[in-house]
Amino acid sequence: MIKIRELHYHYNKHQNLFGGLDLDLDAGKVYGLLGKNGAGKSTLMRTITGLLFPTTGYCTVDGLHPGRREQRFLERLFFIPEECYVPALNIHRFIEIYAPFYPTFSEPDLRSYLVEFGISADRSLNQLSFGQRKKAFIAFGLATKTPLLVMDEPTNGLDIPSKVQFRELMRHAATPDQLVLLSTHQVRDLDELIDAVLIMDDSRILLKEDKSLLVEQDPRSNDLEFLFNTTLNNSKYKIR
Ligand SMILES: Nc1ncnc2c1ncn2[C@@H]1O[C@H](COP(=O)(O)OP(=O)(O)OP(=O)(O)O)[C@@H](O)[C@H]1O
Repeated sequence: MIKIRELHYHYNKHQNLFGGLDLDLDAGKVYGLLGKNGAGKSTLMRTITGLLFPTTGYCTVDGLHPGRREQRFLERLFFIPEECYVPALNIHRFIEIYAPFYPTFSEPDLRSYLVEFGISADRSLNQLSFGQRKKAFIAFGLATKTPLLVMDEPTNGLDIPSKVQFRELMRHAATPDQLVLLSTHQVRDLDELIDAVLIMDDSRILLKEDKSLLVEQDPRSNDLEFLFNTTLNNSKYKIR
């Protein structure tokens, strides 16, 4: 579904990120993108979602170039950034305005996710706390059922019960052919959800592998913190 070839991205003349990255990500999987601060996770996600344009090389999603921001692409993507900037609208009004952009959107599902997170649709989005906004956005994003769902640090700012609810919702809400790409530093929050692991360092992919295969090779890989540290320490893994 996602195809990246020879990708370079320059924020400025001193920052040459990705070094000609090639990467393929398949539909029907939840990818966990792990990396230290500054590894390039957000830049990669912003390239995939069309918020940044490759300096050279390309990225396509189902053959569409995100940077062109065609309707066919935009209705297939929902991006939940780490910090959600929200309009001064209550959630009912937000749904009226934004749901029509997503042909696969399910309002009953959104209402049930909001109930699950304990957020009233009467509330104005800009009067919610950081974590409540995030939950409202996550609920909306899951309800869009877009083929591509990208989340930057989804559990950051969520309280402990909400993290549990998030995992539960993800288990039920993610559709079988959906590609979910999520970045996290809080691997223990998400390790049960992740089907495949992407580990980045210095804007390179050190590891891309299905978790089940990694666990088969070494049961300790079930612990993503262990896998992350091992990968960074010996960088023996190569992208396939
Ligand atoms: N707006 C910018 N201008 C210049 N350099 C930037 C900009 N944004 C990010 N960078 C640089 O690009 C590199 C990758 O940053 P990026 O935000 O993609 O990392 P990250 O893995 O998401 O980090 P974190 O885990 O801290 O969110 C870093 O070296 C960072 O300093």
